[in-house]
Amino acid sequence: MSAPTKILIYLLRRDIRIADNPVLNHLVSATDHGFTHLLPVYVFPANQTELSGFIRDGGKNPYPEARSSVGGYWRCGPHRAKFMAEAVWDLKKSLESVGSGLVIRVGMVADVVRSLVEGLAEKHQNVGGVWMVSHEGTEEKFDEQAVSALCDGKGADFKLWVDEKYFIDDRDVSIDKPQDLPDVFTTYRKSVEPLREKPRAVLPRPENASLPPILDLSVVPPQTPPFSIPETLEGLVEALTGPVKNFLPSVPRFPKKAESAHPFEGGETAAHARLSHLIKSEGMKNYKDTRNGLIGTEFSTKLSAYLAQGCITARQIHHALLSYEDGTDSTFEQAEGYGAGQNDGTAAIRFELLWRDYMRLCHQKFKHKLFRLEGFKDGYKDDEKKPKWKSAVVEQASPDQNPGPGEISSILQRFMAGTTGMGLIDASQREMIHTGYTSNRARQNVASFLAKHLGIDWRYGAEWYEMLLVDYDVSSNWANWQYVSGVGNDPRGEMRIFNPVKQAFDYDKEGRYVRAWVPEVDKLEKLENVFQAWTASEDELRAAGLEDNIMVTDPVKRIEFSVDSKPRRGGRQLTSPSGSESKPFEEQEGQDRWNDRGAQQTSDKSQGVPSIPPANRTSDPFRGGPPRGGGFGRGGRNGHTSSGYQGRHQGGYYTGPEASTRGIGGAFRGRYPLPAQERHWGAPLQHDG
Ligand SMILES: Cc1cc2nc3c(=O)[nH]c(=O)nc-3n(C[C@H](O)[C@H](O)[C@H](O)COP(=O)(O)OP(=O)(O)OC[C@H]3O[C@@H](n4cnc5c(N)ncnc54)[C@H](O)[C@@H]3O)c2cc1C
Repeated sequence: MSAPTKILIYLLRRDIRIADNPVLNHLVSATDHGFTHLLPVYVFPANQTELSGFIRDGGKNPYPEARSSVGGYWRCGPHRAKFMAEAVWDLKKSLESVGSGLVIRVGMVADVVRSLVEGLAEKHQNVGGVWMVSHEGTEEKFDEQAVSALCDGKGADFKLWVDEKYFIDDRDVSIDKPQDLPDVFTTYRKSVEPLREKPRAVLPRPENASLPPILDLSVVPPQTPPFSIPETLEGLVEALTGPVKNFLPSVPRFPKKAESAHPFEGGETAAHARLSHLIKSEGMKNYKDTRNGLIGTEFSTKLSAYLAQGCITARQIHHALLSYEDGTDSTFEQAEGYGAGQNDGTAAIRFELLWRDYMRLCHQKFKHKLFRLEGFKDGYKDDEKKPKWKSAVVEQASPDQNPGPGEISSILQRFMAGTTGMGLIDASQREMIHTGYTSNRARQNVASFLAKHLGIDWRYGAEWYEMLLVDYDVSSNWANWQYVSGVGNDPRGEMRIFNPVKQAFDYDKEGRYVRAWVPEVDKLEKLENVFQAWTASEDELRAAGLEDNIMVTDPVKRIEFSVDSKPRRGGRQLTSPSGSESKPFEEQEGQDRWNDRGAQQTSDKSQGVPSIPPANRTSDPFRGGPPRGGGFGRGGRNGHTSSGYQGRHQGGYYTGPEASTRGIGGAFRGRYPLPAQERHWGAPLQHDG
């Protein structure tokens, strides 16, 4: 009879790497862990990734569709799904290269663990422990509790490891508990400087055959039906992306002049190749000067998606920078600044990585409040000041909401599809549709536009980003949306508004970015017209074939903007829903959050005119008219039967049928049980990491 097994299941989540991995490192270095075998498992979770593409032979999906709570969008769109498939496949190859392996499964995490533990027991294989790395996402916490309870019932040890993919390790931060986190980033930053001295050492990659042996995969229970796991990367990509590809009624063609700023593959291998390239090409050294760019692969690091999935850790980035700064890695010796210590670029990268840490610490501090419409704030002293967000859902809209939910639904469709008529916003939204990426500069403008110019429930935007971003990360996404929407940790809150026209003049100086992603406006000569097509003369519009384009005939927002001190007044004034002419809407320049970076401030300057927070607007930016229908199809909970796109798109952008299956404001909340403390404000929102 063979010796009894004591198997360790290591559930990987957002730690998709083998180097600098505390769990694997412990298994290599500890002599007393007592496990006879290791079974690394990665689960594509049913609540965060749509699993219908894994179903074979007409089976029925036992899980609800993986859709968001407010807008009913897919939780994980095609870009991140592909990136994750590549990352997981790379992990599998890496584990195999050191004599181990990876089992890929789909389902709710605890369901998968149960099926493995029980199936192995039937084959007289004993699971002695289940380990995973902790994560602050509400859903991840729920998974941790469910797996822990399951282990209790099965007599297996459960262990949660510290998530070590951050810049400063949780055990070394300047605060004792999350509640002590300062509400202003600068205060926190000062408490942990100098940043270059803070990160812990990285952990080595396991050597070949140094891990406990992998369990004979023939005894591992197969994937529970009706799902089956593809045997190739291509199959995995197709299973994950197939069901979520058509997230718009008609996904537009990739514009001829545009190119992806994020053509990168997922995975630990690709992450390190990118890091090495950034140092060798001096991208890191020049980072401070280029990070506000909009076009191409080189304007910022593009390491965010790797960091989000844990393909690379922040401290690995820091240590690679150290080896370049200290001149200890000859592969970097050709790069300018080699051996010359920290420079402006490398210091700025560390600064950004600390922002990422801070957003996560905010998540630890504020927990479910990250997903609340009113944000981190606990109650407003003066009810008058409480922003009245506009909603596409009848039940959530205030009775006097103007425009009504139907019109907001229409505006949301155009915001998401990039046909608002505001060039910078439309370019960014279309870039994200096509590539899963858009720059930080563009993200700030997009979020500010939705929340502060349009006054629409910012969570629609956050969920849209969740679906489309290749680098979606629960803390970074939701905390940044709150920050820009004025309900998070921005000390200037509602007062900071980005003027997307001025921002376009400042950061898209020749209009290349907007022209590339919004090809309809390419023929317009003047930049002011490219950035807001409605400002062009009738002759210019006719020559460009734009006279009937909805971005011209019905822009969702018009911003008066002066070029060379000459006020630009549109032929069309804003018209309130009642039909009265509105006053020009004064904008305060959107200084970005880096204003509170002390010595590292950027040169953004306020135009010094007062902003108008959503609640206090006197001039409504929307045009009137009856509701034009609901969301992408069903209209969700907004009481409308949608006819999809009803605007005119003669600009040639949308050509396909006007139908889809889901509505903005769809009722997809409350699908999975939550820990009691998370059931907080009526219908809880559940979000992942
Ligand atoms: C509305 C909005 C939503 C966002 N959603 C996400 C998200 O889901 N995931 C995400 O990783 N970032 C998010 N960001 C932050 C930032 O835009 C991206 O991290 C950055 O654009 C990614 O590109 P990069 O890797 O080239 O960044 P770089 O400029 O090269 O920065 C280096 C790294 O620092 C971190 N970082 C930089 N800026 C921020 C920031 N503001 N907050 C947190 N971390 C930061 C990222 O990990 C990034 O990879 C969001 C920002 C806004 C305004």
